Amino acid sequence: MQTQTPLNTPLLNVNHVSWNIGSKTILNNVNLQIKQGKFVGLIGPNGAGKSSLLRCLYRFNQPTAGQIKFNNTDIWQLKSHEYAKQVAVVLQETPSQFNLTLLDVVALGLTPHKALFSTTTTADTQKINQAIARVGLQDHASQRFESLSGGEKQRALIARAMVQQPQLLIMDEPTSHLDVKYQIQVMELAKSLGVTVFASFHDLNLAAAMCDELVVINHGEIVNTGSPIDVLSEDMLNDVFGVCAQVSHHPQMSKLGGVIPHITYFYGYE
Ligand SMILES: Nc1ncnc2c1ncn2[C@@H]1O[C@H](COP(=O)(O)OP(=O)(O)OP(=O)(O)O)[C@@H](O)[C@H]1O
Repeated sequence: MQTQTPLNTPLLNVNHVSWNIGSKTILNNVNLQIKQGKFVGLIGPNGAGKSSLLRCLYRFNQPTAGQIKFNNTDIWQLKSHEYAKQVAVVLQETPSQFNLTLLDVVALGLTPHKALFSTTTTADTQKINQAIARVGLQDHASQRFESLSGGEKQRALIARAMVQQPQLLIMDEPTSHLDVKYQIQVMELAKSLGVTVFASFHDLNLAAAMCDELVVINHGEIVNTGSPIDVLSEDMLNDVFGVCAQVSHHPQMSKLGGVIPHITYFYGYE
C-alpha cells in the first residue's frame, strides 16, 4: 500500500548530501525539499551536477555523505521494488528496448506492482491502453519501440510512468532532443499527471512556464530556490549561466493566474 503524504509536506528530503568520485567533489552538501504535488525544475549550466543529483534521488548513485528521505524513510532502507513502485524515471536517452513494442514498454510500468510470473489482468490491459491513448499513441501500440520518433518515445515513457502510478516522477532532460511542440507537450503531459515531478531543464523559458518552483545548481551546490519569477533574475542568469539577458513577462499567465517570467538572451559571447 502506498503511504500518501499530506499536501505541502516534503515528499522528498535531501539532507547534507555530497557525492564524490575519488577526490573530486561532484555534489557538495546539497539540501533540498520537494513538496507533495509540486512540479519542480532543476536548472544549472553544463556539468553543474544536475544528472548526478537526480541519479542520487533514483538510487543510481549512492551519496558519499548525507541522507535522502522519501516519505520520511531513508531511500537506501527501502527494498528496491518498493522504491520502484513509488518513483518513476524518464531519462533523456531512451534505453534500448530490443524488440519490444510500444505496448510492451508501457506495460513495463506494472512490473514493480506485480508478483513474479503473475499474468496481466483485464484491468491491467485497460490501464495500459488508457495510458497509451492519453499520450495519443493508440495508432502505434504494436509498433516496435525503437522505430518510434524521439517525441513518440518520450510520450511512451510518460505513458509507462502513468501505468506505474508513482508518487514522484524524476525526469532528466527528457525533452533535449525534441522539437519545440513536443518539448511543451511532453512537459505538459507530465504536469497533467498530478504527481510530484522533479525535472531537469536546459530550456529556462520552458522551465519558467512549467514549474511551480525552481532549484538552481552550480558547481555541485544549490545556489538558489524559489518560484520562477523570484529565481530567474538577470543577475542570476549572469552569475550562474554567464549570459546577458533581459527578463520580462510572458504574455500568457500561468493556470493559477501567476506571472510567467520570459527570458530574452543577448548575443555576442565569442
Ligand atoms: N561517474 C562519473 N565519473 C567521473 N565524473 C563524473 C561522473 N558523473 C559525473 N561526473 C562529473 O560530474 C560533473 C557533473 O556532471 P553532471 O552530469 O551531473 O552535470 P549536469 O549538470 O547534468 O551537466 P549537463 O548539463 O552537461 O548534462 C561533471 O564534471 C561530470 O564530468
